[in-house]
Amino acid sequence: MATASRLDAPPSFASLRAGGAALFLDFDGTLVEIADAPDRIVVREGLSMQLRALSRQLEGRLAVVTGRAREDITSHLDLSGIAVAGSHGADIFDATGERLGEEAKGLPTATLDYLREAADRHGLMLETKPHGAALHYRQNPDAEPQALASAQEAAEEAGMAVKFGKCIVELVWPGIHKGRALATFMDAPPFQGAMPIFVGDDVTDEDGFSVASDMGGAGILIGAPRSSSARYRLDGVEELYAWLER
Ligand SMILES: O=P(O)(O)OC[C@H]1O[C@H](O[C@H]2O[C@H](CO)[C@@H](O)[C@H](O)[C@H]2O)[C@H](O)[C@@H](O)[C@@H]1O
Repeated sequence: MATASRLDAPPSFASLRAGGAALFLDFDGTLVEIADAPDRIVVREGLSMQLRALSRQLEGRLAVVTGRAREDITSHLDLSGIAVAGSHGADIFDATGERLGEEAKGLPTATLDYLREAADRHGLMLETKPHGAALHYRQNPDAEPQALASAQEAAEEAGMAVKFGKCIVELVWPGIHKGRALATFMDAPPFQGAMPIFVGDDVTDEDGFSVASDMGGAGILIGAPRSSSARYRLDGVEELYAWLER
């Protein structure tokens, strides 16, 4: 992992595009600012059209790779004609809407019941997804230890893995991560042979940064300096939009 001080500003987007880059964009904390709750985000006006224009500039080599369920992200953005991976890469679709790879399993009923009960008991918000679930503690930060312990216990029981994020802990099936989503896209046209650039803000984006780097590309961390597998950094969401214009 690079240390914070070694994260430089990325080369201009125009130069990366001219060099045949493929762009993988995270959503929360990258394309939209973090909000109090998942449904309170403010999506920039015209973002869907902007993403479609970006995709055209990149000859289709653009994908949104998010921890949100695909059904959730598409309630905020019109992603028709754009490749998307939902649920941290458990649910991958190309730009024509065709599924890539196997459909991941859903959550066992007993696990969901356990998480519901834990959310009620500790004042947490439960977000269910077709391929996992998340406990949010942004509204009740003191309950972080209970959220982590409940998720860990539920995951162990179900044979699932735990992911940590910004005031959130999530259950996913083992092997599901954003780097896997990136590699799946890179395996087929129009991504094949391109230089992958993964842009994200959170710990779950580190897998995307690492795999992008292994495949000859790089990661761009959005936000304050920290230890990261990304090679580059931009200060925040607004700086990302400014970079995309250059
Ligand atoms: O991979 P991402 O697209 O960054 O999604 C990560 C998680 O984002 C959402 O939760 C986060 O954003 C919320 C709205 O800003 C915020 O309230 C919460 O504290 C954050 O953790 C989303 O709800 C999750 O499903 C995603 O996994």
